[in-house]
Amino acid sequence: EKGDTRVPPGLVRFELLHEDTGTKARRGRLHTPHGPIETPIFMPVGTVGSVKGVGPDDLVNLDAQIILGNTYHLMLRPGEPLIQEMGGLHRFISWDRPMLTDSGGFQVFSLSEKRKITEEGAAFQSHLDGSRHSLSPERSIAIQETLGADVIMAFDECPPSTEDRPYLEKSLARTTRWLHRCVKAWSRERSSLFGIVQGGLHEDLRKRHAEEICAVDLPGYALGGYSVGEAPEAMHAGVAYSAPLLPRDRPRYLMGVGTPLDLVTCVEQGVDMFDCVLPTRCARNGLLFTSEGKLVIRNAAYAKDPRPVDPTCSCYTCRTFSRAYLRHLFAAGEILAMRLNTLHNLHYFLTLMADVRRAISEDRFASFAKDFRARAHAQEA
Ligand SMILES: CO[C@@H]1O[C@H](CNc2nc3cc4c(=O)[nH]c(N)nc4cc3[nH]2)[C@@H](O)[C@H]1O
Ligand SMILES: [Zn+2]
Repeated sequence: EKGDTRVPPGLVRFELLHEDTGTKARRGRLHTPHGPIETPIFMPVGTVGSVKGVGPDDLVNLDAQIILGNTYHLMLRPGEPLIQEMGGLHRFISWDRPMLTDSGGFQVFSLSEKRKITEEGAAFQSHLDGSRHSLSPERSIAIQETLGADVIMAFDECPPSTEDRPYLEKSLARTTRWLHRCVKAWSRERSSLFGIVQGGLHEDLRKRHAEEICAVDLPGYALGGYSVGEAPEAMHAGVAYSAPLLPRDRPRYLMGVGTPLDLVTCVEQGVDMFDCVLPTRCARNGLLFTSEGKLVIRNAAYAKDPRPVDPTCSCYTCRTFSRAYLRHLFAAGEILAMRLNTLHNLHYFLTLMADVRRAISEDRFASFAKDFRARAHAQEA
């Protein structure tokens, strides 16, 4: 039995501002207790309570509106009891804008050792020290509400993409049962629970699971099970089919996605929210995103290059430093290289989404997406 699932006031509320004419893109505003989020939005990932290499002041300067935290990482270190004692996650990390936490299921399977999944939940050993832990729908919701994120995610299983259909069908049914347990455990006080739809690349399973998950009235819904190694075209086709299955008047969140081309393409399919480690992780590996394509800063060609990473970019890194200097820092393993590269890549992703929002508002997103895709393909060629 599902119990009362009406979304009480005071939680996040999605305002659909404009629907594009030529595509399924939407412009929206997600009202949260920590302020509004303009959608479509890219959310920087702050796995253990920090977006690696930059501080909350940098994120505010970059106009990041919401960042992500991870239940799996934070429960292992420093542990949610300590964060609770320090006043909750926002206070602990000095971030007073919106936050979203993932529920831990995905990370259990992508990071921990010796994990075992049962109807109850997941038992696993920490990738840090091998200590034993467990997560269940109830425990994941309790931890996330203790952390105090504005948006919390249902505890789901993201089935390995190598699993066969029978396994997938059993997993979907269990994830649906787990969602009902999450709803029961959810206090509906400060955090808003989003459901997660699975189904791999099978359209019939996506449709069935979307019906089951969206039968529960929630403030928002996510597409899980993508960006797990499938080909980009397969992910784009899957999202094109699955995104419109989610309610029109609720935010649609595509988890773990993606490249700049993924973002533009999936906005076109009707997705409103994205998160990905790409800009921050690539920055630390010296891979920089520019309007002319990707730039590998350690390339010898840049040894005496006085130009900024991207002459069209207005970020601090591009306004202040040359490619030659950034290459030197990276080669020397300087900590400053991490910071400057991350500032630039986050600026690129966040500015791209600001351009996307403007194009939708001005009803020219179809041509924006077409031009962006043409340029991206020309650069890949
Ligand atoms: C391919 O890059 C790797 O993969 C991650 C991005 N891809 C991704 N797919 C996800 C799916 C889910 C899901 O189904 N459920 C829940 N709860 N969270 C999820 C989080 C996800 N993140 C990066 O972290 C990177 O390591
Ligand atoms: Zn820049």
